[in-house]
Amino acid sequence: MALLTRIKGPRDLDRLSPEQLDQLAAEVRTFLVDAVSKTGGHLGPNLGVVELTIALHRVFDSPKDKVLWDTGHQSYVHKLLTGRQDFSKLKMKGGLSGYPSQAESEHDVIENSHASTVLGWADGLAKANEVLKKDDHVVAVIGDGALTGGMAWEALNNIAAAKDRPLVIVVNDNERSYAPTIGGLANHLATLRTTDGYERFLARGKDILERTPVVGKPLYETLHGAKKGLKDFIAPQGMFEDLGLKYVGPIDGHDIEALESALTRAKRFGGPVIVHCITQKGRGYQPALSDEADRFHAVGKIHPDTGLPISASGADWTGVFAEEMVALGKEREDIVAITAAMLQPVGLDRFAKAFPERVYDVGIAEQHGAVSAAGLATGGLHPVFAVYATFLNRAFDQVLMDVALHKCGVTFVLDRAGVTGTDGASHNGMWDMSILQVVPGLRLAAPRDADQVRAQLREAVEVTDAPTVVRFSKGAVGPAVPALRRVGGMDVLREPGSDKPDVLLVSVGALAPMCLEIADLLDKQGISTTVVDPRWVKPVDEAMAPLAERHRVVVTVEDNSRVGGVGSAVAQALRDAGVDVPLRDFGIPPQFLDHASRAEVMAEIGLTAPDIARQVTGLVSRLDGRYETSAAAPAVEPARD
Ligand SMILES: Cc1ncc(C[n+]2csc(CCOP(=O)(O)OP(=O)(O)O)c2C)c(N)n1
Ligand SMILES: CC(=O)[C@@H](O)[C@H](O)COP(=O)(O)O
Ligand SMILES: [Mg+2]
Repeated sequence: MALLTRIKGPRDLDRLSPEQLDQLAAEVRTFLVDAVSKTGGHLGPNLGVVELTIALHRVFDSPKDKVLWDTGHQSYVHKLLTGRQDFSKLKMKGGLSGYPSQAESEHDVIENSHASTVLGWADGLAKANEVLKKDDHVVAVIGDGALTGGMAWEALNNIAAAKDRPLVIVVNDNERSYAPTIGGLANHLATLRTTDGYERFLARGKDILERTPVVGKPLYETLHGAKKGLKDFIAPQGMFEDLGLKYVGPIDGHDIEALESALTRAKRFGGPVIVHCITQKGRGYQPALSDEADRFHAVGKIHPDTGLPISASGADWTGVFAEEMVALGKEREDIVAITAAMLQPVGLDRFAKAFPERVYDVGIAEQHGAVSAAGLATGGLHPVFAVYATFLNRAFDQVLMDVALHKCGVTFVLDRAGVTGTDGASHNGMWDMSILQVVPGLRLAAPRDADQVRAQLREAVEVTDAPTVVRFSKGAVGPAVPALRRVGGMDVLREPGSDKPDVLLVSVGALAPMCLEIADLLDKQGISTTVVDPRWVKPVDEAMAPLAERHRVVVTVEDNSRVGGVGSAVAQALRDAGVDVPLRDFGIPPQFLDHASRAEVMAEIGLTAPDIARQVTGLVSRLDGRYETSAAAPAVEPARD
């Protein structure tokens, strides 16, 4: 790492020779494989942008110039070159974020890891530079996958309208999102890729000719004219140029000299310009290059030599869903599936293998996915749209005004619901049970274990006149939690052991094991608790109010924002029923949560059995007049395993 460790900031790159730059790229790749194999992370995407990032930071002057990353998962090299080389705690509490972070560096801008937003940011920053008469440059890096998102085209439409507003857009075209990028855009990028000869010639030729005295410039102009003619002859006018954007490319995204030449030209252009770079996800690391599924898009801890996982992952929520979807697909020919460029991560790969004609990858286009689902349902099918909970946020209006308003039988399966932790604030699935509360007719289920995933998915796909939602957590599925009896549509998980029970504990989804632990801790304080799992949390079950009336206090516990979540809905249902029982709702505070493990985040926000048991003890004690405040309540020791 002789060179890499000497890079404390982008300007340290300026003095490196071409040979040293190639050595630096090799050192960066060695570093990435060594570091990310230990922590897990987005190894493939970052191996693909080594030369591109080096060239960007040599041509542009960050942080005066803004280097922006779409999604941000490919910003590890950017971090290495901007003074952050301790990756030992990547994505861990107190360590580097897996995405840009303004708290980490002045070189970082966009922290949102939701795709397709970078061009909007760039448009705004470029306008600000124009109004403030600043000569700073704005360069936005967007992947071919992120370019399939509608927001990117809304931004391009605006950017193309301002012919004299400088803005450099780098399309990082590695032909993949996780899997190969789909759609007409991907096909168009492919046609542009096939006419690379003249661009490389131009990129090299211009520099050589510019250094040639006297004849150089006129000769270049002649060649440039020839290139233009050649390009029109070889390749149809690209859509970017049809939009009015200057297009430079395609450029070999692993040739630093060619990249610098193209970026320098783009920087001087004085208007919006696209630099189309061809890169290879997983470049330089054979285990990633051999991985046809997703080129090591996001890996856990792996053996650096083989790329094989260090620990086998057990049964997870996604796998349970994946298996049940295949079973459902066999039973019902009307069931089709939708993914937004995440077929394997959301567990639809097995369904796709069994029913290739009944699965649709819409690209990173959740809004389109939801509207297309309304069309599919109206056309007589039952679509199951599997998507990470946090990514459905952007399709809220489509769920509301296309699916629900038209009473379409569409099932949304929300994976990674609740606190996910290590991917930072924008990846926690903490808003779905709040925003979806306001959708008329929508029914929302939160299964507590594998059996309930199967059961509630089956109940969901039976609903033909409204949207249904089944939401579950990330990772290993919890232990089976049997029901003792059913009350209305709700499962009683624990009886209070008293005919005048103190607490009705409403346990939402995967938090059932924790809620049973809370009840045990309360038991030790002489507080009797009924634990109930509503299963379908929207609408609130009609049996909730009469059940609550038989208790002294109601407690709700959910892995969702406290604001407008299940607790709020239950409180409203009790008020509407005239049931005057105090209710205390526990959930995620309305904050953006820093990256850490799920357990660390849950502890930080007090969503643990001891924390909740202590507060409920205080609440009940106040009802008994024994303690003035919950702070006076006795400490509650966590249950010993
Ligand atoms: C709105 C949204 N949907 C889905 C994702 C999940 N996701 C993260 S990276 C990625 C693929 C991005 O592909 P591309 O933009 O080509 O970048 P690459 O990984 O190829 O560098 C996806 C689908 C996301 N971050 N945001
Ligand atoms: C950047 C992005 O959105 C995805 O790659 C995400 O990081 C994957 O998350 P999981 O690891 O939970 O599948
Ligand atoms: Mg890509």
